Amino acid sequence: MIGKLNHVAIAVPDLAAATALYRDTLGAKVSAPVAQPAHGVTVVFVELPNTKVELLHPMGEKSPIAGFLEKNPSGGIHHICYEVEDILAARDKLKATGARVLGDGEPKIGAHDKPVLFLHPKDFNGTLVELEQA
Ligand SMILES: CC[C@@H](C(=O)O)C(=O)SCCNC(=O)CCNC(=O)[C@H](O)C(C)(C)COP(=O)(O)OP(=O)(O)OC[C@H]1O[C@@H](n2cnc3c(N)ncnc32)[C@H](O)[C@@H]1OP(=O)(O)O
Ligand SMILES: [Co+2]
Repeated sequence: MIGKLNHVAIAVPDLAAATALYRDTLGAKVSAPVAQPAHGVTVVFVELPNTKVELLHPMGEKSPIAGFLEKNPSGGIHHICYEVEDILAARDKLKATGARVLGDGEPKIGAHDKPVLFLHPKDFNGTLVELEQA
């Protein structure tokens, strides 16, 4: 069911510092910060030849990454995103296995203007999984 690795997301306490680290120290191509109010985060995309890294910083009072950064003040790998051909079919198949789909279970439009869903980390070996329609 899952296809390409679309991105690995890293929650960071200082977005400017993390961007400089990837751009200046690691020599990667990075985007300008992009606000994603519907997701409660600001994102910087790091473009790699075979995938992307998403640097995430909390936006607003109710950011879903606030708790994670409280527990991991230096930041850390927050989620991985796999592409799927049909996100509703993938969701329904996973729900039938007992996997918990987060939020109201309906896809939202994600950072790449495609529908995304999140799966509970406790159902996937302690890793928060994002699915993005290819
Ligand atoms: C930019 C848009 C989009 C894209 O297109 O790429 C994005 O990526 S948006 C990214 C941010 N959005 C989300 O993360 C949405 C889904 N997340 C959530 O709904 C919540 O963050 C969560 C996963 C339900 C966690 O909620 P929280 O309140 O922070 O924690 P809990 O107390 O409920 O945690 C329960 C349990 O799970 C552990 N946990 C929490 N977050 C993670 C994580 N990222 N990776 C691994 N494990 C995680 C947490 O430690 C708790 O464990 P125990 O302490 O053992 O109970
Ligand atoms: Co993501």
